[in-house]
Amino acid sequence: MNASSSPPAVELAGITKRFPGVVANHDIHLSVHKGTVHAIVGENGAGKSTLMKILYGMQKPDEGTITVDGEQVTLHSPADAIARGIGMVHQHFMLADNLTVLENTVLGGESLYGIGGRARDKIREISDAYGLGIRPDVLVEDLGVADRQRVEILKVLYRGARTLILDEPTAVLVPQEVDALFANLRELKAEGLTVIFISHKLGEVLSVADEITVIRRGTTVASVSPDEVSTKQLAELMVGSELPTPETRESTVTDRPVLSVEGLTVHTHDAEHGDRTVLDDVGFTIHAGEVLGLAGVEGNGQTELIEALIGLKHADAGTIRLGDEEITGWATRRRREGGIGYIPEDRHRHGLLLESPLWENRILGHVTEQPNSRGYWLKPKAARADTERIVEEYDVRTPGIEVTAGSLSGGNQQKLIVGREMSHHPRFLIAAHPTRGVDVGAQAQIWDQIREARHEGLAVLLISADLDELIGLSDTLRVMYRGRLVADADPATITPEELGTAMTGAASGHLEHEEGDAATGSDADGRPDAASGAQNEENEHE
Ligand SMILES: Nc1ncnc2c1ncn2[C@@H]1O[C@H](COP(=O)(O)OP(=O)(O)OP(=O)(O)O)[C@@H](O)[C@H]1O
Repeated sequence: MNASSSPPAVELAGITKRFPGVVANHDIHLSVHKGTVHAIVGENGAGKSTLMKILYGMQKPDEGTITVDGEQVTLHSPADAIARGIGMVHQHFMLADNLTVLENTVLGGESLYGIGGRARDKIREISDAYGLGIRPDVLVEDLGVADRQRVEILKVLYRGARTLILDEPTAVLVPQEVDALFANLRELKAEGLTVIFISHKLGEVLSVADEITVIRRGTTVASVSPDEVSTKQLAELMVGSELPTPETRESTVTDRPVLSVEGLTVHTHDAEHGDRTVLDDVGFTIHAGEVLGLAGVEGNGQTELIEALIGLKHADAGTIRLGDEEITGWATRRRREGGIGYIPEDRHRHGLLLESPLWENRILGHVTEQPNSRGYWLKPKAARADTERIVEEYDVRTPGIEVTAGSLSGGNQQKLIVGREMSHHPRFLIAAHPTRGVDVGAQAQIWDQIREARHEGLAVLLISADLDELIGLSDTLRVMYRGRLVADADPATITPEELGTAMTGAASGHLEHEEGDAATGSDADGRPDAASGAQNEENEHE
């Protein structure tokens, strides 16, 4: 499969990149063979994104060379990289919802006028060649997450990419969608294309990669083939030491309600869709010591539920109670002060001030609850000291607390937010994708922190696209579909595949684990499985 006689698709030699106080990449060597899937793994802050940004022309290396198809190149911009056949699919999709696939694909490239027919044919051709199943004239807003990702891949292929860089492509996909994506990657490979992908999900890496490069603290420490290593060995190569064994599950659920929601209904109105009910008669209770996990394909009301709970969205009907108090009409600040912690879905928009130093981010959203605070006066000294503590305790990799939050790697930004929210010992924690982009070691640590806080009575609403996390951390599981809670499941018995199927609206009521096979079915009113791009590909996972 390795086209060993031809030059590597991409070769990086002696790449070094420094930022103030940090050597993000130090003498990195990476050779990616044509027609292979090459995974890059490493702890948060190891330097993976920096390396990929260098390869995509977004950043200039201080030292080192880049060779593409045997020719040494200098990449000044992504346009240069694209001209050399290197494309990148970012983790956050960059699609205009109100435009069609065709319009999104040609956007920023050639003019739409006069080439519509040609572009349309080319999209169909690419889609057929790689089994993407994307039609040119559908609106992006009508597509589920997995299809949007395929549109991003298609866009990159349309621009002539022969090497595709995918940044954590499976973070937002349910298991069936991951299988479908991997089938697409295999098609690309079969056609001689090359895929480089960054991932923290080591099981997936082993199932799809031909070669794996491990980066630790800015340097390449190993290049291994998947049949040489287990996920545990891979994690240990990343970390450089043995991993701790995770805490075993132990129920801490009490009968003391902390958060009670009844009949919660939220309508939205916008010019495009008119009136819509985005949360429909939602009710649940979370007790002290309980983690309630909410499964759902993105866009089924989870965001609106979080916003209604934290006070960013007005409830049109229903009540929210925190302990003995009804908080439905309370402003966000009052809810925060009342003991609600919030790990937001979008850490850049709602979690951090990217231009501000870490210690200012420490008090973001908690000005009245600063360490040693009285009122609204900033207490920089106490905030700085407490930020040092969080950096230490949560292993936030940073040259110091004066650097901006925006300069931290994604996983380290997440650790800072989790540390900040847990520091206030909330009664109720809204945890949206708490370990998104976080490496395996840090994930285990965050899980332990949440489990430990449960012992002290913390109630948690956990929303996560990572079904292993939902199943592993939750005491109770509910499934959200089209703004309603449609099903519940026992995390001790349900499988990720069964949960993934229920999330597409294919099951309701109490989900029973079926021995040997994943639950299947169709929507109550016979609708096709529109929310996912799941295909019945052979499951090659272990
Ligand atoms: N623009 C920047 N300015 C300053 N420091 C930066 C910048 N970009 C990255 N760094 C630093 O370089 C190091 C490597 O970061 P990078 O984002 O490459 O890590 P990563 O391996 O992709 O991590 P993650 O898994 O968390 O995404 C980190 O210490 C980070 O703080």
